[in-house]
Amino acid sequence: MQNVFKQQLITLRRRKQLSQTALARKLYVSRQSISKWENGDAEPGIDKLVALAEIFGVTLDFLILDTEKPTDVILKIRNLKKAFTTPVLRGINLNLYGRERIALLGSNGAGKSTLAKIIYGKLKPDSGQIESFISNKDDLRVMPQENILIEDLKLAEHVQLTARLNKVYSPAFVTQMIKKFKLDKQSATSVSKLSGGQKRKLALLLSLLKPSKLLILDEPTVGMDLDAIDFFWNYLDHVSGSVLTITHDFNQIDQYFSRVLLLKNGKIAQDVSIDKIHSHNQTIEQWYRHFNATEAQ
Ligand SMILES: Nc1ncnc2c1ncn2[C@@H]1O[C@H](COP(=O)(O)OP(=O)(O)OP(=O)(O)O)[C@@H](O)[C@H]1O
Repeated sequence: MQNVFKQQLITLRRRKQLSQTALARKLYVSRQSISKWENGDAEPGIDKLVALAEIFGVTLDFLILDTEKPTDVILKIRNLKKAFTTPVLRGINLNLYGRERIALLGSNGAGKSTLAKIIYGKLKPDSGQIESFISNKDDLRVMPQENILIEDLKLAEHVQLTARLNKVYSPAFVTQMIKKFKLDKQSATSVSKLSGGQKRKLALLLSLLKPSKLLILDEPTVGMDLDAIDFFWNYLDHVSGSVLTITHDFNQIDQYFSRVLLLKNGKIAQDVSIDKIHSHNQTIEQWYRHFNATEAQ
């Protein structure tokens, strides 16, 4: 388990922004122990593994097993092509795995939303295959870029309706979620009267009512204020399934993501782990600027 565990430990600790010392304190061990675990020189006992899984909000399997083993593939995309007036996707090949945090990057018009829409079934590709190992109905949640809210409903009614449709309704749960998202003052406000940022928060809340194996977010924080953005990224950290996010919010990608995809000229030009980029002392923004500019046309 050692190689996988040490990598998971480093990734999860960084994502939580915990220093080795802070993590050691939580586990009642020395900082040197954490360092040894991360270097692969020693392994924690089962009690510490359980405590680590709890601290990071992940399962034991996730902590100690390779998530990229074939059984963990949730989606296989092969040679996917889509053209409108001109070709947009020219042959996308991609596997998505369980519990990944993926940032899908690319210039305006690169085809990110088109790819996302094909994955969640809103658009049909011209050719190519998507082999899905999850149920689109039960395991997939989406927060699209465009407003798909029902404008005539009041905010609380919308949450209740979606909770009922997802079979997770209870009055207490609905109230709690609205409060958590700091939308309680707008509970009785008609959706049509919400601000742009409040609508994005509501859309996010709706997409998170039920746990999913794959959550697709298309520019989720656009229009949100700074508090809402902070809340959003922290909340996302506690989502258990995989998250595929289209975002231009580079400050956050370094912190919350595990993998980055660069869509360019209709292909996945780069598919790299965040840790690999960091190990070259680069931020994601630096990496993106470099590869988005220099990838072959
Ligand atoms: N329904 C459509 N009909 C015609 N052209 C479309 C349609 N949807 C997207 N396109 C075109 O496909 C290309 C890719 O669009 P897409 O929205 O996927 O890009 P994107 O990478 O998500 O861009 P952005 O970062 O600006 O949101 C664009 O040139 C766009 O004009």
